[in-house]
Amino acid sequence: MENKKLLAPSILSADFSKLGKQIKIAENAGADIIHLDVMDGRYVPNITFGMPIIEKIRPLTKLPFDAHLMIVEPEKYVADFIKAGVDMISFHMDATIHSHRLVEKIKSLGAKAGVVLNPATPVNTLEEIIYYVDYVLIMSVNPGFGGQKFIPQTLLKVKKLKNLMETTGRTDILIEMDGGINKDNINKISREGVNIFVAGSAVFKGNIEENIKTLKENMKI
Ligand SMILES: O=C(CO)[C@H](O)[C@H](O)COP(=O)(O)O
Repeated sequence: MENKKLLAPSILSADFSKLGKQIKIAENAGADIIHLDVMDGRYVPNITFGMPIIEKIRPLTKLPFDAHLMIVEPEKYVADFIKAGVDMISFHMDATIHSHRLVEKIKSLGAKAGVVLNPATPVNTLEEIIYYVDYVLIMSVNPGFGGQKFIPQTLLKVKKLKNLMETTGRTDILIEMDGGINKDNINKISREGVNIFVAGSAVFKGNIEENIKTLKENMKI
């Protein structure tokens, strides 16, 4: 999966008064996935949006929707998110009691399942769940807010995760990274083996088309 490189703009930094229009601009400029940061004010100290917004934007684009659930008890809501049109769902293992059951539930409902590592969560917490997931999201900032600075040490986890993928025979898993990714660091991150690059501020602040063009150019290795 080393060669698969996908840009996933996070609408967290979009102008919500023009959300549909900005998603369309991102799609036409070459975005590969739309990243949805769902926050509940409990797992993280911020609240964003949920199913009603997702349902409204679903018909506006053909791009896959990737929901990063920063919520407690995600098992209560995954079916509703999938019904609203989400194609990929990632959750934090410390936000639920039965991670394996939840991964299986997401997949049985037809979506891809991912788990998320916070900056202080070690890669070895994936040792058992790795056999079941479709992707792993490595947070390169603490979850909760857009526009934060990339934490360089989080990049060391990509190598550790790739080792774990090798030893468990799960080299098909996609590695996603999220937080503080911009035109200046995306190439380095790409070279480490990341497949999906989430970018909020670096896409939606300024000219969306130009930003996407530059990020896509720079993520090539
Ligand atoms: O998950 C997130 C915050 O919890 C955001 O997706 C992430 O921080 C992207 O925003 P930016 O590119 O502005 O850092």
